[in-house]
Amino acid sequence: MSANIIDGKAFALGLRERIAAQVANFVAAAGRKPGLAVVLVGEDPASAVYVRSKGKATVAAGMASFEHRLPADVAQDELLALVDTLNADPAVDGILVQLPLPGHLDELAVTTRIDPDKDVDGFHPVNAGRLATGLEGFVPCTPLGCVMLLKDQLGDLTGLDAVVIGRSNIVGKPMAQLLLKESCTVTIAHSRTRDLSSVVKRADIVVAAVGRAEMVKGEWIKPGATVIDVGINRTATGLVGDVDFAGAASVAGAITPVPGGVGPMTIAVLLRNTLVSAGRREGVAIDEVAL
Ligand SMILES: Nc1nc(=O)c2c([nH]1)NC[C@@H]1CN(c3ccc(C(=O)N[C@@H](CCC(=O)O)C(=O)O)cc3)C=[N+]21
Repeated sequence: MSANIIDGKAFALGLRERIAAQVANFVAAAGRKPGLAVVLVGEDPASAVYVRSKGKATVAAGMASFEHRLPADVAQDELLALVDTLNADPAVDGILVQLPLPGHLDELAVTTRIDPDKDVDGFHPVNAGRLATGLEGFVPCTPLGCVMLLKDQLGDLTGLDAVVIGRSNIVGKPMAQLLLKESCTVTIAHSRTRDLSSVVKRADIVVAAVGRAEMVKGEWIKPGATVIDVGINRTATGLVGDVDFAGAASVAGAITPVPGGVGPMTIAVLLRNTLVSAGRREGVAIDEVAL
């Protein structure tokens, strides 16, 4: 058996086209573009690449992109003051502070300073609480993109056994909440899980978000399962995910590649969240079902 390779790049491009169409409607109704502000602290080359591609995708969708670059040694107060300015700016619908921040800065203090209603990353504890309790808010981009790929692949997810490997606040925990909302039976596995291979073997859906290159082996996968690989690990041989792709692809029903799987979805969903924010702030209806 050979798995269907889930083309996240193509799906993300389609989503970006649907977003662009609704951005045009928003501009006609509100008389301004949706605006996304991205803050980059320091000069980490990988972060700079992500920030550049976010800015390009934002403009390509017809939105306004505001980039703010601060030196690596910026004081915490100065960064918080910039967040305050963006919170108060009516042209800004979404604020993203690129993580990780340099060690002297308090990520939680920065994340919680962002207005929850402009928090298009969905990292604010208010948005985590809204997701957990079923209230309207913002959902982190990567897990939401994963669910979109899963529903496109499988249709209704009701009753499926889903195993999420990883318990981070930005992927593992919100991923589990979203799968629960889709009526999956959800298990969260992590570094202290006993007999991980047996836990994974039960799963119809495996989401790997551990940050360890190729740690999920092909023999762990139930034949026909759907495998979503959130990992992006830079190795000597290039970019690899958290899943042994060749091994897993020989048993899975479907699998996301790295690159070209989950990564492009993260940026597309960021644009989606920014459009949704703009619609809420201006009272302009956004057809979220069509996105
Ligand atoms: N506040 C905040 N929000 C984020 O969403 C956020 C962040 N900080 N810090 C860094 C991570 C990482 N991230 C990615 C986005 C796109 C790709 C992506 O498009 N990847 C492509 C290309 C990969 C490559 O060639 O490097 C792919 O997987 O095909 C990957 C990773 C967003 N992040």
